[in-house]
Amino acid sequence: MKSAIEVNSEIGRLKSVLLHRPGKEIENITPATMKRMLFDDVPFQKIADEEHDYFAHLLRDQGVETVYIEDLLEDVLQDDEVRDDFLTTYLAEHYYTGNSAEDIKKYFETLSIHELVSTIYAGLRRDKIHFEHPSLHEVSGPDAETPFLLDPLPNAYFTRDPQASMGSGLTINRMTFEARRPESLITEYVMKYHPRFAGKIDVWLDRYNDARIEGGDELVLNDHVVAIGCSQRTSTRSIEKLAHKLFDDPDSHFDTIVAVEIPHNHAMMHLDTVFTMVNYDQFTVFPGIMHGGKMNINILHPGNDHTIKMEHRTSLPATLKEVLGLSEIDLMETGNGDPVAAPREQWNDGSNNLAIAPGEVVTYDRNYVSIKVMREHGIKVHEIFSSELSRGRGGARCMSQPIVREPLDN
Ligand SMILES: NC(=O)NCCC[C@H](N)C(=O)O
Repeated sequence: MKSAIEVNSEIGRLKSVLLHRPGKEIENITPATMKRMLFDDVPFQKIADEEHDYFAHLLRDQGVETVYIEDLLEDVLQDDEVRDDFLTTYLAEHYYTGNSAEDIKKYFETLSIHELVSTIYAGLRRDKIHFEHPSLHEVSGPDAETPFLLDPLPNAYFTRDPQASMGSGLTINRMTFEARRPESLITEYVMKYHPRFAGKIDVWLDRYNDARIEGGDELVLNDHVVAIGCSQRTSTRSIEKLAHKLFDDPDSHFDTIVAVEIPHNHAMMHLDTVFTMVNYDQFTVFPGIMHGGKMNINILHPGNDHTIKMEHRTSLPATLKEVLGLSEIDLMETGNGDPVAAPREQWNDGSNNLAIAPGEVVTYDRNYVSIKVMREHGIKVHEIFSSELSRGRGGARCMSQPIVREPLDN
């Protein structure tokens, strides 16, 4: 039987994608909580929604099915038992158990399922809940600077990160920062209980382990090669765990993992903020990660008796040619490699392109230097508006989780 997830490249024609339309959560950030919420500014929701709708519309115009994860969550939370189980876990992960969890649940039961899902994204304010037997934790909330008992999920429109589609399955990710952890709980419940996915996908990694990994670091280069960033958000331990799973599981056809070390900082938090594949042999890259050919790259292959063989490399272009069997590749530099335009456009996700077909991408309009370079190299570029969406430090690839891509010709 065909899987409900089929993603065997970064560039095969996109057929179906998971999105999340930014809700109230992106305005439930204050200067005091911004850093913890992983934002650099407070977006204006009205414009962010218009920009996001334009993005989604453009995808639909290109024949892509846009599936909103919040709608899938609403579907699965209709079931009383699933809803109770989800809320118990969600609250326990915020350290609300026993009476305090019951008090919050009591409030949740007064909401429609639609309102409940909006509240899970937007966050729950303290003044909504009356605790019968208040404890210190309950009256304190996640941090003294916020009026929320349950934090908002402002990063949820970056649907790329809480999970990553790979072949016939996905990794459901343990996120690095608490601000993003509930996002992959939502994925878990959708994948486990929604009829579209339940029992029809492979789960390569779940979120209940000590290994941190995020989808922005997971790039499916072709049907047997995956590139993974060793980054602020993805640990080497998780890459090894994933390698064992992909190399051992008979449902997986992946036999090569390219682990690429990148700087560990907020501007470059994932591999896809500095590197994306946009055609069979074309890539965009932020020149700042190349270190004059002295990078730290390791290629992992299956060894004997369930072991892993590892080979060290230092050049990104040479490694890409080797693992993809190409004689030439075209690396297009963000901001044309200019010392001002390159870091400026990288900051605004000029390297973060979403391929919707080989040689055809969606990207933020503000990165006009990078766009010009791509067009000069024959890439078809669809521009989307980016005044507010870009404030969250993610671009078109970050805002989309492919579920189905057409297989490539070769
Ligand atoms: N794949 C990506 O690079 N996603 C962007 C995530 C941005 C978000 N503010 C975060 O720090 O997690």
